[in-house]
This record gives sequence, C-alpha cells and structure tokens, in this order.
Amino acid sequence: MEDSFSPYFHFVDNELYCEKTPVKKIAKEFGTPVYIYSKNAILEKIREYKEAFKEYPTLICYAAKANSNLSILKIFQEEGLGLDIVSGGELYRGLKAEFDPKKIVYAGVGKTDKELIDAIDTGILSFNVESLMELDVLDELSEKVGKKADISIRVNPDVNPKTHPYISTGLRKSKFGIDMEDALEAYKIASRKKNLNIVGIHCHIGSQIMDVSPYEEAVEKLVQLVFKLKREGIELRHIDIGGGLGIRYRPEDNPPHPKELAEIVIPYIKETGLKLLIEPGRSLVGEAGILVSQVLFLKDKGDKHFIIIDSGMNDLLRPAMYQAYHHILSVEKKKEKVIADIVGPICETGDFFALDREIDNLNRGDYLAVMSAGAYGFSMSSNYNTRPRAAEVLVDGENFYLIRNRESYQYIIQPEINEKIQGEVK
Ligand SMILES: Cc1ncc(COP(=O)(O)O)c(C=O)c1O
Ligand SMILES: N[C@@H](CCCC[NH3+])C(=O)O
Repeated sequence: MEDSFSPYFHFVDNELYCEKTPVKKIAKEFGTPVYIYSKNAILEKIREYKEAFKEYPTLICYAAKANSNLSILKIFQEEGLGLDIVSGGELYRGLKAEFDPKKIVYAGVGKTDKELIDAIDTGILSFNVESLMELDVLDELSEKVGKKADISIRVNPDVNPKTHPYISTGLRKSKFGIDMEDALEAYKIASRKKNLNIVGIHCHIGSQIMDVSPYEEAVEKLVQLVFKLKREGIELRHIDIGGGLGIRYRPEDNPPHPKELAEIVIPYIKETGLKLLIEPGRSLVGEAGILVSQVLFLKDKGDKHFIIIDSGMNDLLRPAMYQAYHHILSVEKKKEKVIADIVGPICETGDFFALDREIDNLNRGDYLAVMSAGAYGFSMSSNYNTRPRAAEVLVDGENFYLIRNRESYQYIIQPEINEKIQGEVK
C-alpha cells in the first residue's frame, strides 16, 4: 500500500517521488517544512469532475479556502472553473488569478460592509446570503454602489453529513444558512428588495463526506423548495449544492468518486431544468499535496519514543483541531519500524501529527512526508510561536517551481508598530 499511496506520490528505489521529481531534491533545495503539490494530480481531479458532470450544465466553483495559493488558483482558472469564496481576501486573490467575476460565488455568515461593497462592485455571480439581516444590508449597500446584487439564499437543510462535528455545516444547530422552513419567507423578502436579483439557491452540508446519501436528502429538499418558489412566482437560474466530497487520508479509505455524486444529484436537478453549481475544495487539491519535514531530534521518555520534527500545528492544524489522521511516510524507506509519537516544536501538548504510530525508524536529519495535506494545510497555517510559514512548491513532471517563499522573521514582524524599534508609527 505504501508504494501506491497515490500515482503522483510513489516510491522509486525506496525513495519518495512527486511525479518525476525526488521529494528529497526539493527539500534540499528549498528547506523544510515545505508543502509540495502535484500539478497533474490536480488536473486529474478536475478531469474527473468535468467528466462526471458532463451530461448536465454544471459550473464547478473551486472552494478557494482549501488552498488559495495564486499558482493553485491559476490552474483552476485556466481550466475554466469558477470560484467559491468566503471573504474579501479570497475575492482579491480570485481577481488576481483572473477568474471571471460571473463565475464567483460568495458564501459566509459574516461579510463586512467593505467585503460586500467590493463584491457588488465586481459584479459576482451570486452572493450566497446566510441571514435576513444580510439581505437588508446587501440591499442598502447595492443601492449606494448603484449596482444590483445577484443573490441566492443559503438554505440549511438540516441533514447529517456523517462527518466530524466541527465540519458539519448543514444541521439546524449550526450557524450556517437559513432554516428550510424560513427559506420561503426569506425569498419573499428578497423579491421585494429593489436592489437584489434572485438567481439561485445554495446549500453546503459539510466536508470530508464519505457517503453520498446525505446529498440526496439535501437535494430532494432543495428541489421541493424550488418548486414551491416557482408557484410563488419566484424563478431561479441555478441550484448550488456546495462542496464536501471526502478524500483518502488513511490507506484503507475509499472516498466517493465525483461520478457517485453526479449520479445521485443530477436526476433531481434535471426535474427543475436549472443549472447546477458545485463547490468542491478538498477533493480537488487534498490528495495532491504533502507536507515535508525533517527530523530534528529523537527522544525516549518512559516507554514512549518521540520523533520531533521541524513542522508543527502552525503548519498543519488538522490533527490538533480535529484529531485528524494523516498518513506519514519516510521519504527514504527504512527496513526497521518503530512505534512513535511524531510531534512538532510548538509549545502545546496538542502539537502532534501522529500518536503511537508505526513508522520507519527515522534518524536526525531524515525527511518525512505528511500525506493528503494539499487542502486546509497551508491555508490554515499560522505564525504561532513566531514561526515563519512554510515554502510551497508545485511539481509538474520533472520540473518544479517555488510558488511561495518561506517567510522570514522580518516579514512576520513587518506590520508591527514600535516607535523605538521600527520607527514606523503611522
Ligand atoms: C460554502 C462552502 N462551499 C464549499 C466548501 C468546500 O468544501 P470541501 O472542501 O469539503 O469540498 C466549504 C467548506 O466546507 C464551504 O463552506
Ligand atoms: N478546515 C476543515 C474543513 C472546513 C471546511 C470549511 N467549511 C478541514 O481541514 O477539514
């Protein structure tokens, strides 16, 4: 199984390669920690989605939050995809990457006035509105800007996506969207707003979904609402079912193929004749990325063996935040195995990537790869403990490109103001 974690990350003579490039070569050239992405793994996922949905008019809007590096965004833009954003910063990135504004959808429960105004001005495909108050504010701001805003209501279908509770978004008790039974009234309110155009309906039930049946439950409810709206004279152009398909974190995981999603939702969407929008994030980039680190120290304490590495929860938060499992491989295979805790340098007990894990018997200076780290890896990283964020590298066959410099200490403190030290008081 280790040899074939993915066709894009594979062993040649006991050494881990990304496509046709030895991972160690990149680590030596750019240092560690370093995120490494396979361009062709991303292109393959895009192809899988396009193929799966080709029989029905579908716009795939990549969820920028999963990995928003400009070079990664550019891959999706060049492939003709749209973009799902949740902040003014992601809008800024999306426009820098030259996404067509009419392919940008904007969700999020807490959009600021500035963020709304910028997006109104840009003329995006749809504001996915998450509360009645947001409808009021968006209407007022659209009037000020002098441009109508195209909107969808994000409906909360109260469906259990059977995933980690922190990433379940479509349950009534979560903060997201407007409850199903209040949605009709929300649409009626929206239809009376002079500066809003109703264009669609939106939902997103959660992330890392390993069984597509909750999508069926959600889409069935959405379609019923679409027909109810039609009877009220409210016509839509699209149904946006959000993202959420899971990926392979453990070797034995078997996530659903985009085809399974298409097969389960298209029959329902077809009945409405509306265009379909989907917002995958993790499933497009997650398995296409790894985080490579170097072993700093080994330490035995009681019956515990610790492998202390040079990346931590500031680089990859998922294990600390969701107790998420990430498979870890030695970049150069070793014959001997040990049971170890693989931990980072951060001053938090929760700063670990694996506990009591069987792993190759690594030594100081060896490299290891945390697999399936392309989504919600770098994008959730921070400068905690004043640690510069990692470099990022994109691999294409035997070529590789630095797509983000490792941060410097100077870069980290640059925005801070101290008259005596920096003399940059504004
Ligand atoms: C509104 C919305 N759309 C799309 C996504 C992307 O989800 P995923 O990365 O699970 O495909 C998210 C994140 O969960 C989201 O909140
Ligand atoms: N950050 C989460 C997913 C959140 C999705 C955003 N709604 C993760 O790493 O699994």
